Amino acid sequence: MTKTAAVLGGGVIGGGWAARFLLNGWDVRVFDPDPEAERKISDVLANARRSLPGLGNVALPPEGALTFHATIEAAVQGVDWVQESVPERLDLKQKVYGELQAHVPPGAVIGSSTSGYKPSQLQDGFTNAAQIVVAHPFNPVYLMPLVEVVTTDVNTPEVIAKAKEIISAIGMYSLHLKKEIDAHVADRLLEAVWREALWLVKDGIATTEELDNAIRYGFGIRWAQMGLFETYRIAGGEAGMKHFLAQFGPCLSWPWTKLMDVPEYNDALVDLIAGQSDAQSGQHSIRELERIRDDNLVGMMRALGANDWGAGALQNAHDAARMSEAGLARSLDEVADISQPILTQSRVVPLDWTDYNGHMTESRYLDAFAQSTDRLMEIIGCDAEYIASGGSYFTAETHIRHIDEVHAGDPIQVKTRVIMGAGKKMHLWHEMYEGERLLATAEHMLLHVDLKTRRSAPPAAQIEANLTRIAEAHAALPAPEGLGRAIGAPR
Ligand SMILES: NC(=O)C1=CN([C@@H]2O[C@H](COP(=O)(O)OP(=O)(O)OC[C@H]3O[C@@H](n4cnc5c(N)ncnc54)[C@H](O)[C@@H]3O)[C@@H](O)[C@H]2O)C=CC1
Ligand SMILES: C[N+](C)(C)CC(=O)CC(=O)[O-]
Repeated sequence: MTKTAAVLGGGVIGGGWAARFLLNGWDVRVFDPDPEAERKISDVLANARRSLPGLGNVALPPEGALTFHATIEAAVQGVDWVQESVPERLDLKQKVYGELQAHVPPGAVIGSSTSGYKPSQLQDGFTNAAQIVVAHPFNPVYLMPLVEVVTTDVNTPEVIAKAKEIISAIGMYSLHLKKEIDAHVADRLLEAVWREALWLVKDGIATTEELDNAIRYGFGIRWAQMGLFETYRIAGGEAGMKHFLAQFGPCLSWPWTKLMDVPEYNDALVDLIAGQSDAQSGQHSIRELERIRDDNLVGMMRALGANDWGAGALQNAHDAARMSEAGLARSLDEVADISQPILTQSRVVPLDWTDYNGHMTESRYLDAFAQSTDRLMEIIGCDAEYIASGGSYFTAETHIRHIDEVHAGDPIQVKTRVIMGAGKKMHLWHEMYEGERLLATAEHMLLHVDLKTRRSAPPAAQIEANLTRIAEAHAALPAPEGLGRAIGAPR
């Protein structure tokens, strides 16, 4: 059954939550008194539709329905989750919680996006305090996976468990803090860097652009994949963290930071920082910057996914959890109809798969077909465990035909036939579609190998039996058009 979220406050963050829920198949009901709210959310949603569906390798469910409501009471009718994202003012947030308590369904989780307030400040005095948690996201919410979940003793284990379950179901990562604290964890780290950066600009040590370069050419890339402690552990050399601390511990008492002080917040500071920021990035509109940011985030997270690491590993787990709903089998028992070509891929073309011609680039066709081959291998039992035991398939020959164009954001499916599967040989035929439109075909000959000798060898009996079963079932289908074709002279 479709789940429903209410989003109260549809600005930068509320719009991002709305998009995250909608694109993960939830219906979303918005309350925001701003007459521009609908337009603003549709802009955020357009960015999200462009970037999120292609982040993973498995199609997301059909998008949910977005509706706008004139009151909080109407917006929260029948919802499973309420996400409050009104401006960061305690009096305003408390006014919203006051109104909520009469109308919110008793089983719903109420998450606050607050960057700084503690959950006890939001729960104080409300009858439904047990339902209120901090669920602090990062911008853009539709791409960034982190949600800091902050709770108090007032929250029931059921509410906390439900909050984590839902956050995971929409592809995000819950970081559940042990204790409540002003500004949670991540914003404290950001605040430290931000304060130091303001000093460095104010004192004329570096410009905003130079500081951004220090991050993006240096520690920022490291942080995206290993964070702080794992990175510094390596920096300690073979002796690890102990040596790192021994070497850099003394500087903790040196004046390496001005964090204990705050630059005075005044017009001169604002003009200095905003002026340098305009000079650095003013040639791009905010919408352009959002798209550049989203392209980069998708590319980086997909690269991490290839290493099954960090935010990429989280996305891989989300993909794995979605496979059966997307119609993708992981074993022969899960294949719905063995007499027909098997669905081996259902996904959206990611942003980083396109080229200067504005369509999916040729190498990505092989990438997609190779992933379909991997799926077929898993279906016949040649899975990670079997490969670790020393057997696998190597591709010996490939022929791809590019039949029609496809673009970033388009949904594609690959259906796979086993033309022949006997002994060491596996002969596959993949067809890639967007809906009914045939985009490409790929023919592969693979050989089973012994990974120790690196030479061809017969597969395990069960693998051969599974492969033969599919090959025999597919033999009843008419031969695919183009099977066995080599590159011919243009007609
Ligand atoms: N902007 C950021 O980088 C981040 C902000 N947050 C938090 O998210 C919350 C919202 O921040 P933003 O989205 O940046 O602010 P925003 O100013 O972009 O959006 C706030 C929205 O709330 C609406 N609003 C005002 N009063 C309302 C009411 N009584 N009921 C319903 N809607 C109302 C406004 O019309 C506006 O659309 C804050 O608590 C903030 O700390 C969290 C993570 C990052
Ligand atoms: C600046 N900020 C405190 C609102 C930032 C956040 O809360 C998280 C983010 O997205 O950086």
